[in-house]
Amino acid sequence: MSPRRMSTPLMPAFMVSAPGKVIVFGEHAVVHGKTAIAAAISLRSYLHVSFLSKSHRTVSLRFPDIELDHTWNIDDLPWAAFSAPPKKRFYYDLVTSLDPDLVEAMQPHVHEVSPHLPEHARKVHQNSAAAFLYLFLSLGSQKWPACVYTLRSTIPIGAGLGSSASIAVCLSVALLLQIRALSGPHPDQPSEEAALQIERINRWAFVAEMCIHGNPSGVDNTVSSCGKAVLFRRIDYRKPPKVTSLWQFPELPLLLVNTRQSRSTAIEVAKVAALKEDHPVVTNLLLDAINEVTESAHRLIDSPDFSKDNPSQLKVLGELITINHGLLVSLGVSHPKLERIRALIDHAGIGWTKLTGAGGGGCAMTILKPDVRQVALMESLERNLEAEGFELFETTLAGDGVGVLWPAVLHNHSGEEGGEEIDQEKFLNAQGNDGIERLVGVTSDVAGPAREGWRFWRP
Ligand SMILES: Nc1ncnc2c1ncn2[C@@H]1O[C@H](COP(=O)(O)OP(=O)(O)OP(=O)(O)O)[C@@H](O)[C@H]1O
Ligand SMILES: C[C@@](O)(CCO)CC(=O)[O-]
Repeated sequence: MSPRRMSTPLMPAFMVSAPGKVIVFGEHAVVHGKTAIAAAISLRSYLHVSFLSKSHRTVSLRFPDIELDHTWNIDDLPWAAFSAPPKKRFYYDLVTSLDPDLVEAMQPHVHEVSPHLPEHARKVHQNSAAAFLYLFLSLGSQKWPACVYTLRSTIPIGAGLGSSASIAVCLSVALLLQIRALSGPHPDQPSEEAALQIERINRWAFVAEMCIHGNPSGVDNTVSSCGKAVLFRRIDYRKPPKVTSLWQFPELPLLLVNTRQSRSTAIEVAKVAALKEDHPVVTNLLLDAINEVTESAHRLIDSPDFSKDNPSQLKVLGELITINHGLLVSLGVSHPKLERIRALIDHAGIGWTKLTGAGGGGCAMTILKPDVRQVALMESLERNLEAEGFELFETTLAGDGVGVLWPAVLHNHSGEEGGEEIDQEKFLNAQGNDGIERLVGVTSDVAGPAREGWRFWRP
């Protein structure tokens, strides 16, 4: 197969979007080859791609959530060594590890990003820049048109809700669309073709995740690409993971509480690896136990008579959530703030709680008991949680995966003929999460149907 033709400059702006996620069962164990269940949430990242005239030779990242604004000269980037075999990578390749030579060649261009910021902020900027550059240099070429990538997200960063995976998916789909390596999405697309497109996006999103996390399992980018919920297992990192879509996943009411304690997924994953090194037998038993919890939950959800409205079945699911959290505590990835949230929620007796994602801070998720979904009790709990500085999110589980808005025009009742063109400034000026949702959100309200214009690959 030959490399794809570049898109022409000055094409209209377009947008892509991908959801965040919760890991319902199996985080950390999944890094060690065990099974996990993850579901997409309604919080999402949105990436706007706009084109500059032919006289420009630059590519810019405008990521205001992290205050990153950086421009590279396309011709200064290290194309030569990676544009021809054996180093050239194609959109259809399965890349399962980073090429150390490319990582090294990128370094000067990553290090020029925000060099004067304190270390933590610099790392956040440089991680995002590295994820972009790796994909750009792998999929693009020196003939790339000058463009600006503007990203905004409603997903809190470093909270265990897959913010990095959702931006990895956005970058992957945007670049693959630009090299015309994707067909669709269109409504009558055959299921297998849609699945193939999602897999292609997911493979490159995994590469971007590797640039941010080092050793990700791939579960976050997989559920962000596919949407809904997935059963995920990756035993051999040289092969694609085993992914089963869980269409029957129950739409349970979910309470998400953010500790606002920032942490890095890479560090939490490394903690578990160190524990396994120091205590191999015990750690493996804990990881196996988590696997058994996940498999039990899957058997329960998958059984033909399962109903989220059956209190005894919901109780079993809830107990598995509680056990999973206990095992994560034993792995050393909880945090006093997560334990405080759990204590407050347990005291109110409203549901079953576990940390979700990497832990060490981030978010706790609670599946609510059916008999206590009372407004007064919930309001008092919410007040207590907020009084201690925690942040609450209402989210809908199991929404759409990666989406495309091409061109970036929406029918927003703006009165503009043919729809409202979403330009970079409008997108940057949208106020807060609500403003982003109102301007470009994939659903007309959070739980509503997909807004006209946005298209999704739906296998
Ligand atoms: N809105 C955003 N804008 C730019 N970069 C982002 C954004 N959100 C996430 N990132 C990138 O992803 C990194 C966060 O990854 P991290 O794994 O620590 O958090 P997370 O993905 O939210 O959590 P988890 O992996 O546990 O679900 C940031 O350091 C940054 O590089
Ligand atoms: C902690 C972890 O299992 C989930 C992070 O959301 C890491 C991973 O799977 O890459």
